[in-house]
Amino acid sequence: MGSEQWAVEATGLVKRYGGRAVLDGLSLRVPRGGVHGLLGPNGSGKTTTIRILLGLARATQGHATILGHDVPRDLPHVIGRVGAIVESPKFAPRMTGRQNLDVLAVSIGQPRRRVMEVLLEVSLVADADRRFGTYSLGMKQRLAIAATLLKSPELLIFDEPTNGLDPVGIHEIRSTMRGLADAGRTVLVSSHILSEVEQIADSMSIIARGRLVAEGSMDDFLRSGTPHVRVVVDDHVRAAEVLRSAGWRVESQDAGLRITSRDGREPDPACVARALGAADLWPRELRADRHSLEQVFLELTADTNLPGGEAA
Ligand SMILES: Nc1ncnc2c1ncn2[C@@H]1O[C@H](COP(=O)(O)OP(=O)(O)OP(=O)(O)O)[C@@H](O)[C@H]1O
Repeated sequence: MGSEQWAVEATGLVKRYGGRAVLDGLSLRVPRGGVHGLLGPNGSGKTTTIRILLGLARATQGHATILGHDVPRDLPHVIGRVGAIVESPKFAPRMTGRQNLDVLAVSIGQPRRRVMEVLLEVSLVADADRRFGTYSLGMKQRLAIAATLLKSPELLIFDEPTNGLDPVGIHEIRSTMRGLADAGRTVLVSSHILSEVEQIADSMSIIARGRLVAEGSMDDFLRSGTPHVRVVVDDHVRAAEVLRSAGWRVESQDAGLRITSRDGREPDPACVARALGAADLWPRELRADRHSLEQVFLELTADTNLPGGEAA
């Protein structure tokens, strides 16, 4: 049995299809509780990883545990504590949302009273007696989430659950996932869209080309950017001279200047403004900024888009 500290722990996962490694030594650690984003560009191996964790595919090499149990060896002991959506689940379009879940509850030996409880958790009670076929895509996906909750799982694994949804549907799924985590469950959600993960995740693993390239809490990721001040003035050449002689590091950036301090600390925008004003250089734009998370993500995953960049 593996460590109970992590909801999911994988080390050195390799998955080869033919001669090609789609997972190339991937490691993954999902803390217990909260939402953990598995973020990576299309084709980086997110679905393959999730399929391995759920016993739907077998790793060529490596080791994984779910809630402290080896997979696939001990999956039968733990799968009852896990709910997952990997492919779109099938529901009967002519039956209501509630009837679909009733059938499912009976088939997996859960009491029918669970149906209303899970409909409540995904805010579908008001629409419980409408036919599934009339549901919006967001509602269909929330019913799928409700179905995974029937067994009261501790760990939920959702593979790109907002794919194909409109902004309203995306918002519904996001708040549903947040609510599940706030109620004490662990949610592992994959996405290729940074903003999706950024808005709900407490921690995140970034993967590219079948490998982990970064992991940590969302706060750590957000803090990881380099703090700088961006300035736009009419005379960039003189402004750069003035600011350099005042001790800052200055680079040109997007029709402006990017100012960082030499000791890595956040430059004070008021001091920058004062130095420029004293030299009669009045900024048209001045703002404190950080490297955005998007830049960090693009840099970490950049080489995945190179021609011939696929792992051999
Ligand atoms: N059964 C299979 N046989 C051969 N190649 C496969 C198979 N399943 C996945 N692949 C390949 O493995 C790579 C990783 O696929 P995977 O679906 O895991 O990526 P992903 O990160 O989930 O991508 P997406 O965001 O597009 O869903 C892709 O290049 C895919 O074509």
